[in-house]
Amino acid sequence: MSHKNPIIAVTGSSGAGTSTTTNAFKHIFRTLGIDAAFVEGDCFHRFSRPEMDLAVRKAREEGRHISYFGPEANDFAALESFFASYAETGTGRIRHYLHTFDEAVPYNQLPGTFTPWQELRANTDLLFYEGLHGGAVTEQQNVAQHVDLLIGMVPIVNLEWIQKIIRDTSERGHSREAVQASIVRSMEDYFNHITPQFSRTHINFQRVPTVDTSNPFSAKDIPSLDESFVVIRFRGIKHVDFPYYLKMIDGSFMSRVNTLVVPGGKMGLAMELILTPLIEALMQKRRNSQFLY
Ligand SMILES: Nc1ncnc2c1ncn2[C@@H]1O[C@H](COP(=O)(O)OP(=O)(O)OP(=O)(O)O)[C@@H](O)[C@H]1O
Ligand SMILES: O=C(CO)[C@H](O)[C@H](O)COP(=O)(O)O
Repeated sequence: MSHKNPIIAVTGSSGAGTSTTTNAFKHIFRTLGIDAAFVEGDCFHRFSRPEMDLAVRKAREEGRHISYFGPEANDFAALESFFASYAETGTGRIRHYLHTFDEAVPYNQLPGTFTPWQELRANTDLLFYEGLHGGAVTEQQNVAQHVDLLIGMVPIVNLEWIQKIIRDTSERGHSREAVQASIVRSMEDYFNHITPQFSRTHINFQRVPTVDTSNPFSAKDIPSLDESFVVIRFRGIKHVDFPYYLKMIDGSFMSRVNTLVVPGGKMGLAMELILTPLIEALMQKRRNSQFLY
């Protein structure tokens, strides 16, 4: 953790909605006049799409599975040292993984490839990471230790699968069978490297649909925000102003002493009300630390 160069990470599985919720953060940064550097976790994948296809086939022949959730397909050491570098110096190197033709065409590249590594812009106020492993910890690496504010984005698993299947088939050119196979293949890494992160987060936002999602593999559309509640769980944050949130967010209630539930349509408002003061506090610590150095 660094008061000088704070890091905010939104962590979640593929299709959880980390990219979608980045917009809420962008809005808060704009309101507070914060110049944030953005990094997508996918840039720390080890393989391009053709290389990953090959690695998956090879692992299968050896009777193993590899998936985007685990350390074989992602360079946790590079992610950890990137966070350490940003925390220490406010700099580091990033690249982009280009998922779709729309993303790839401006770079004159193919989908499923990486852009070249490039230096982050200098003099940003904070780093905002969005991806799979912002709270990862293994025997060798500890990514989570560098993060000042760690947010989990966690739909219940049926909804997560619906979001992934519909997004990957409609936007990323994968077949339904291929997405289902990748969900199955990822399960062990999901248990070992994705879910444990949500016990290290400061806040989890868990979307729970109020429509039937019992067969996610036959779903035709993603339940909307108005067809959901969001369960918001706080950990290790002092002085959470629950009475204020309950007053400001129509239809909200508390289900446990550390858990607020809001109607799905109020998720954006809830994120702004909850996260704005926490981000302001990070900025205040940054200003204080600048006097010390
Ligand atoms: N709150 C939401 N309400 C409705 N749809 C949502 C919501 N959050 C995400 N989605 C939809 O779910 C799909 C996956 O979301 P998104 O692309 O943000 O996931 P992600 O976590 O960034 O995935 P990846 O890490 O694979 O890029 C998208 O189609 C998105 O529109
Ligand atoms: O979302 C993912 C991980 O977060 C993708 O599965 C990963 O980035 C690979 O992408 P693609 O399947 O488009 O090659």
